[in-house]
Amino acid sequence: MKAITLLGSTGSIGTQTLDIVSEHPDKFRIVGLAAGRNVDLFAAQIRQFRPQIAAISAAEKLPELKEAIKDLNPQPILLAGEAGVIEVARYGDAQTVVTGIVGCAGLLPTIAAIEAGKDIALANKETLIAGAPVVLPLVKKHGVKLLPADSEHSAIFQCLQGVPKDGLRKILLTASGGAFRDWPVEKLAEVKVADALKHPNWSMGRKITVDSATLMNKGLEVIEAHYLFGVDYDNIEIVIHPQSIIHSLIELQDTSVLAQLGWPDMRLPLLYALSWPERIYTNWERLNLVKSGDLTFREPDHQKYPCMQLAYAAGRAGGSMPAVLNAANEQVVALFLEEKIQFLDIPKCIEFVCDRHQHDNKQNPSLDDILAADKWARQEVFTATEKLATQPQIISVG
Ligand SMILES: NC(=O)c1ccc[n+]([C@@H]2O[C@H](COP(=O)([O-])OP(=O)(O)OC[C@H]3O[C@@H](n4cnc5c(N)ncnc54)[C@H](OP(=O)(O)O)[C@@H]3O)[C@@H](O)[C@H]2O)c1
Ligand SMILES: C[C@](O)(CO)[C@H](O)COP(=O)(O)O
Ligand SMILES: [Mn+2]
Repeated sequence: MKAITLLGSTGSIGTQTLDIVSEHPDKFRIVGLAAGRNVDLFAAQIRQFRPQIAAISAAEKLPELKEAIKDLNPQPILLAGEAGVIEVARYGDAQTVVTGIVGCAGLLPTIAAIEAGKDIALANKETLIAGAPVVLPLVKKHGVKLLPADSEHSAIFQCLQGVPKDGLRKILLTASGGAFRDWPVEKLAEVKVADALKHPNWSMGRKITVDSATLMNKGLEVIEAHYLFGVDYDNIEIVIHPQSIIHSLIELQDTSVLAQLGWPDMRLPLLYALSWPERIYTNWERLNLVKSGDLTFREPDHQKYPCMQLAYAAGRAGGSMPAVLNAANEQVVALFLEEKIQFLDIPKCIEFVCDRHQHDNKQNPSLDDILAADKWARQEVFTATEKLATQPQIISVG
């Protein structure tokens, strides 16, 4: 039985992971849980899965959480704040930590888990995009596994099983095209938050759903693939595949192409990150290619979606630039979700911030360098929004 700690248990990734644990109580058990601020759901999860340790990031919610589970016996170790989440990440005999926290908030807990010798089922892509210069050496030093849970990177990982190291030529990342894939570009000026949250194929958290709509999610995934699989940016391509049935493909040196297919259901990549190298029987709906209909493909539109090229440029720049891109994106998406900026301002602000980091980009950054770059980028977004308000021509993307 595999012992698991789950970070971000109350979110989309977290609840789907707990669905898997519920379905396979003979295969998985929960050691620790961590959440942000959803006390009611978190209390219910603690009651159901009885972790040894639990932490809620929002410290002010701890009294409410204690009250909600005061009848449990035995009581879990209950902690709060970022330090509490980090303690959960490193705690006990968990073999695998599932990283379902959204954003770079997942970086320090993930590092703690790695340093405690735990394998990582990586859903939180921001951790790797921002922190790879520190995370990857730690993974190697501590001899832990970094198992992709993101659907595309799971597909690539699945296709790579049995492929010799020098056998891989290209990675083909599929993209649904997001909420506006069928909107004319001139209509993007009218986008509302509710429009951006209507993903055509997947049900996910708010931030990643907006990232799918800007195609920044795919840009981030290009960087994620580079770090996970060591492939040059010139050999990572994006293809729009509206049906999200093919979850990505690899092209081999002999031109053979391998793909992984399935319904758009995150439980499958999550399950494989937990069961690898084994395969576990499920009674989930099997793929029916006749029922799934036509599988179509088209080129990505880089004029309509500049975020992809911003991500390629940041990835190629390396150093602390991916951390700056990621933090700027997290900040502008938060402002967009608060209706403080427009959808089309998102790439403009990100480009402004990345341009301002070029001369300060630190190669081989330390953890402190990455955290400083993250903090600086979030602040610099506000400089960008001020420029947008007063001198919109200053910022032009594409
Ligand atoms: N959703 C997907 O299908 C999917 C697919 C691939 C990759 N991912 C990646 O997985 C990660 C999570 O995505 P999601 O869609 O599950 O997001 P989500 O639904 O917004 O859930 C985020 C989770 O993180 C928790 N959280 C937020 N800030 C925290 C903090 N400072 N400390 C501890 N916990 C915190 C939230 O807690 P509360 O809700 O209690 O506040 C929630 O449990 C992201 O990095 C995303 O890119 C998601
Ligand atoms: C589910 C998913 O893996 C989240 O990263 C997928 O990538 C989302 O779809 P899209 O292709 O980015 O729109
Ligand atoms: Mn993905």
